[in-house]
Amino acid sequence: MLMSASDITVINPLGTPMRGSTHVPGDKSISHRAVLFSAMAEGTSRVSGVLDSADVRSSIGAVRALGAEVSLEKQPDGSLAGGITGWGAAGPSQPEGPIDCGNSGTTVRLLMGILAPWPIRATLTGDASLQKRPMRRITAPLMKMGAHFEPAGQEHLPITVVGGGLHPITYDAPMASAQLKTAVLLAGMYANGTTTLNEPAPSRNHTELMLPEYGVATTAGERTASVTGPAQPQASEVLVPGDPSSAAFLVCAAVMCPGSTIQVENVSLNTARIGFTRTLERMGAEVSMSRTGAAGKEPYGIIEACYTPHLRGCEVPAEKIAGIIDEIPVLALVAAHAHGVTVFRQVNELRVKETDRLAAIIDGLAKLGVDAWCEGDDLYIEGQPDLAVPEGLQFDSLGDHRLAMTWSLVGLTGKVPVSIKNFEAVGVSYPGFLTDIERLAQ
Ligand SMILES: O=C(O)C1=C[C@@H](OP(=O)(O)O)[C@@H](O)[C@H](O)C1
Ligand SMILES: C=C(OP(=O)(O)O)C(=O)O
Repeated sequence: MLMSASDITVINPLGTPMRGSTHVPGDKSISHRAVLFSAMAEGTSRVSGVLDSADVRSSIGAVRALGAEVSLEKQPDGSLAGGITGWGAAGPSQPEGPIDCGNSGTTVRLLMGILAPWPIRATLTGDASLQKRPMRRITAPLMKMGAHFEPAGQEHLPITVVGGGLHPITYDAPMASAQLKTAVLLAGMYANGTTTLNEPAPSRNHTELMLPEYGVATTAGERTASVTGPAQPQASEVLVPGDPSSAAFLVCAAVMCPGSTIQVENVSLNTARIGFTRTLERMGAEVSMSRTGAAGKEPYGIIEACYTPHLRGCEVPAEKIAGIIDEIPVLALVAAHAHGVTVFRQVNELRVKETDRLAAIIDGLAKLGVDAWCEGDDLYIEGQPDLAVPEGLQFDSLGDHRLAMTWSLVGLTGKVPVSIKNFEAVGVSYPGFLTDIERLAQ
């Protein structure tokens, strides 16, 4: 189904309905945390189900450079499993050179919080995309805690963390960001007293759920989380469930692809992550979930989705956006097939992801002849229930994995092929995406 010429990949229609069950690789957010928290811990943690993707490899490379011993092996299902021996109470070692965080915002932002308490100098950098993403949102609260960065107050990488003794803070975050919340809590573990982070809307809560598994107590409410230091994490055992953000591409494909019914198994059903199923339900799509177990405090189970011929537009309020932040590109494509207008309120955070996803959604939908526009920070999409995809369309992933998968669904679930520039970006979060979706259509 795939032909490549230079950096252009042709994506052909699946041609048959999607049917049956599949798994998706490990959750990216939980995998990063399993690697990073195990690196901070005293002793050897056992981790399994870890996502093998470029972003998680950035976290693995970073903790190795800082003195953790990582011996993870590829498993038959494609995941990584094994031991991670942390630097523990001795702290990270002085890295020999700059730490390259690649394309991964989670890696660099969590590392800033992890490194801030320790007496080392560590320069953090990343690829061209990561060097454009805002970092002051992380360094500002850490500086209030007493951390130092060089150049001080700089927005973009490379930035050098110059660690030192920290004191606790209570911080009202200007945006709902789990990366910001986590960076502050991780630094707070090494400050004497209670550090609290309040957020304007709930963001994903993996840090609050996972730290107690490493013996570090957290208190958490809907929009607040606290940790009391000093608190040294101890080795733990982590099983990473499947990634709902990856599952969302299969689920949305099934909703758009005539005759399809699929089940995605062993997916995290953390309520902070499955907001996209609620958005799809509000569009009239047939999606259901059933819990089958829990990995630590993270519930997992099955998501089932069916083709839905009559979708309708819906409105997603601002406080729900953090819960679907990585799924908005693919939800926007579903909305393009719905009757009526869909509105996503206050989606300005999309402008500072791997690319400006807001601009990319509007440009990509325009190629399909679908009207999408911004009013302030709200995104509007006027759906077309009988959307006919023109022949010969070419999309550009702009190096963004979520955009590569979103635009590939135009070809996969439609009647004509599309070509995608830089499709390989899928390797950032879901390297086996194309194989998995094609297997469901055999
Ligand atoms: O904490 C995390 O694991 C993540 C938080 C979100 O970013 P923000 O914190 O910038 O919203 C999300 O977009 C990213 O994919 C992963
Ligand atoms: C925004 C994302 O990741 P990160 O911020 O870690 O680069 C993403 O995976 O969509």
